Amino acid sequence: MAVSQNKPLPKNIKYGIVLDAGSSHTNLYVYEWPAEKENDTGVVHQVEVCKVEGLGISGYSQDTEKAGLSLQQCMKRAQEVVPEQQHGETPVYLGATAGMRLLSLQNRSIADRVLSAVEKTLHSSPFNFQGARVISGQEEGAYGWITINYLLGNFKQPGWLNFLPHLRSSRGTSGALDLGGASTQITFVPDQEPIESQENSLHFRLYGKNYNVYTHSFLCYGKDQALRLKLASDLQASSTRNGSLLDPCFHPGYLRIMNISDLYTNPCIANGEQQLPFTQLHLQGNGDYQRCRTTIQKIFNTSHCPYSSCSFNGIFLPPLQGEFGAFSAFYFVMNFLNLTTEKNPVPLDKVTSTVERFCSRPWHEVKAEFPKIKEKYLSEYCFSGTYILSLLENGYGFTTEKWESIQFLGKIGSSDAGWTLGYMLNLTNMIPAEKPPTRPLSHASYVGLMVFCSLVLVAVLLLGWLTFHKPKCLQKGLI
Ligand SMILES: Nc1ccn([C@@H]2O[C@H](COP(=O)(O)OP(=O)(O)OP(=O)(O)O)[C@@H](O)[C@H]2O)c(=O)n1
Ligand SMILES: [Ca+2]
Repeated sequence: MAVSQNKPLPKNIKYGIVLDAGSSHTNLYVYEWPAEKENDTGVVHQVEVCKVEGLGISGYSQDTEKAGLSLQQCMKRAQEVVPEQQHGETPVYLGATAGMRLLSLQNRSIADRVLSAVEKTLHSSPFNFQGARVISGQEEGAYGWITINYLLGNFKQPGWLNFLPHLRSSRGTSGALDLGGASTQITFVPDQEPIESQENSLHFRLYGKNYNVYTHSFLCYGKDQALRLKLASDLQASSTRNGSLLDPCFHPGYLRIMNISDLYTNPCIANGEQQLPFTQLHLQGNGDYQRCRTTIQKIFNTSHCPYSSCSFNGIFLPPLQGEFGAFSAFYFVMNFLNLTTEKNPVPLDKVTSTVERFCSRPWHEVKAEFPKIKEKYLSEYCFSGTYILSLLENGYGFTTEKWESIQFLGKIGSSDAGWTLGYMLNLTNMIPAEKPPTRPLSHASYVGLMVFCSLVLVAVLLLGWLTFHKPKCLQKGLI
């Protein structure tokens, strides 16, 4: 057999693929890690993100086959990123979130058809397809929390801490705040124990440590659905006869026409379609932050709480604790408003005044300044900024002081903050319950420490000797 020379040894790298089928769009992520370090913490990182063109998969309820076809381009991209000889061993997972949760509630069989269509595409790829499913809000919260703490290195115990067992558990974790189009999640380790409601309580054992985690996912409180909730509530409160509505959450001069039937076609709007004398809604912006905040406030029901403390809608929320990482739309919006670049965190009063100023700007001026930003995104940053402030301040109780503990983050290193990495780490068993056995110190560190201790000892002895047996030449100055 001929031996081929000059060929570099193949790197021992493994790959994994996760598709995040969100309500507004789908992203495909490719992760890689060194095969021999699989169980270490912080070794998996993102090498590719591919944004699927078109709608989120739940948006193809009228033509379910298209949900599958829409993924083809990004699956091709993944085949270029992962070396061909490893395609067969590379797992692919698809997790769908709140858009599909809503579609399942609305029409189970259509939701199943959408999932079958995406399964068909993923099965026909050369990768090792592991399944496509709708993940629960609890899972979404939990995996987002695992992702950011894994990437921030919070599960890692520095080697030298092993000498000091009482310090080993002192390292904190960071809470996770995720804002999507259709749902929003809050997840953190509270001080208060036990967690008062079962459905908000998670228990993990990771790298030899126990974590009691609080999580809640608010379906319908992602930014797109929250806007619908607000519009439905505005409509109910108004006496418009022709469907014209002044909206303080849009810029002055902005006009949007919506079909009433589109507004009422999902389970978020509880009352269903009312008998309205018009079929279209004409929204006219007037860019008034304070009024916008007041109208948003109405979608948070704080009238009842069956626990010691609540966020809103009677949902348990323990006192906020520790640092928080806020990602996805929390980040997109704050980043657009330039509130993540300078000293982060930006104080709450500055965030408020920035949103207030932005909302009051005429639409034609905003459009001229940001011609490259999609109109759908751009027109909603005023609403979204105000919604984020309402949700965090009034919904969760982030006061001026607590606001400083929120870090808005898009990426950590090369990896996007989101639930996908945590999902893959869990499904590939890459997070061990127990700490992998490691030597407390490497040989080099051990030798270094010994040399350092010896030097300190010599210095102490020398000092002692000099103090008690001072040579005559040095005693002179003392007389
Ligand atoms: N540069 C961007 C990108 C997205 N968005 C908006 O941010 C929201 C949330 O986006 P994302 O976090 O991607 O939500 P999904 O994952 O699609 O929704 P969900 O998690 O609820 O299923 C959407 O309204 C989207 O229009 C934005 O304003 N600016
Ligand atoms: Ca999402």
